[in-house]
Amino acid sequence: HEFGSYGGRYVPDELADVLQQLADAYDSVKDDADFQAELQQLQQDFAGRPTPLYRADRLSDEYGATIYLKREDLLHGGAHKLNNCLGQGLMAKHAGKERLIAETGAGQHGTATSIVGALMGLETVIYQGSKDLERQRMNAFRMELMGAEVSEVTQGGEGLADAVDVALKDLIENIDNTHYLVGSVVGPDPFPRMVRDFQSVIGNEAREQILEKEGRLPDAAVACVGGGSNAMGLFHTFRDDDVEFYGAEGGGEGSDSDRHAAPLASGKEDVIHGMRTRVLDDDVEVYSIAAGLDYPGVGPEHAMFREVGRCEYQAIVDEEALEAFQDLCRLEGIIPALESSHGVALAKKLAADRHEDDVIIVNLSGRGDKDVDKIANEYLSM
Ligand SMILES: CC/C=C(/N=C/c1c(COP(=O)(O)O)cnc(C)c1O)C(=O)O
Repeated sequence: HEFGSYGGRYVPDELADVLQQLADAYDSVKDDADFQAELQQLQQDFAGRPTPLYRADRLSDEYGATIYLKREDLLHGGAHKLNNCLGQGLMAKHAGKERLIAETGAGQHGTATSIVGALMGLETVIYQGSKDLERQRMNAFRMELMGAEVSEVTQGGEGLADAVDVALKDLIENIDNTHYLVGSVVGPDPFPRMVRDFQSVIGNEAREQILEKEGRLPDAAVACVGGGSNAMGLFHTFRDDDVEFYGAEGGGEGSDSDRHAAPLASGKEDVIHGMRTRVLDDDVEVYSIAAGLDYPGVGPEHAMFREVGRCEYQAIVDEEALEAFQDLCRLEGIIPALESSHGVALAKKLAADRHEDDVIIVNLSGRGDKDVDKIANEYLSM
């Protein structure tokens, strides 16, 4: 396995061949100058890269450290998800696939997959649990406006994990003309390493930007962790440097409660969705206020980072995320996604114990447009 005892490819025989083909294709595009040039042109002219690395002065004064936000909320579509979708979409197109399928929870990955489907002329079907379809309704409209079919998943817990199960079944049935565009650093090999690499544009830019602005590397890098792709995208470039990593999981009602989504802070080792990784304990119901964190597993590379102590993972509960959400709105005029708010909340906790000149980069993985209706009506009773 690439990630110690984690990762691997635990799939039925029908998928083994297509995954090996995908791994071979990925290994060749990694060094294909034409592919990389085509991807970079889309990143710049279509997605709007590079995204800013913004020094949040009022947030820094309030929190007590020097906080930079990596602005993936400004990427086309409103979240980091498009970085991965452009890469996998190009691969699917070059492989002659006619159809894209994907899972979605927050609807950001579904939106990004739909954007790429429209851009590249590929039929697109997005699987989304009923619960998430309801709480991220705006994104369902965006997907349909771009020509995608949003297929409601009513089995199991009607959540993200159930959407993955249905998407995997679709892939097996439509293996010849369909690419399953996995939305995070999860699933069987090659997805965890391929998605990490497509997201590593985030960290590569942040490294250049922080050296230009501060003349040195950051003391810490912080990101929320659902499947773990925006975090690995920021961390990867710094993995051999003296930069501390912190991952904020969806703590839901508390990692010691029976309703959370923090398998790294409080879980066990198991196989799920084709990968050996960490999952929630059996008596825990998967839950987070943030639909994009509401997943019972996590990327295998994070399970390894936790095991070797390369990253510290903390469960951020709903209330902490809502506090940070409001801080950013009022101190910086930036409305973050509920998922990203977990990363800001973790930075708040870290900054309180650090020197004001300590430099912390927080990955602002997405914008909160999808969440404002529910937050205003249900959580803040505005
Ligand atoms: C692939 C399922 C996850 C979704 N979103 C996850 C998400 C996440 C968590 O996903 P990762 O970066 O992969 O941990 C963070 N920030 C935003 C804005 C997100 O939307 C989605 O369906 O949109």
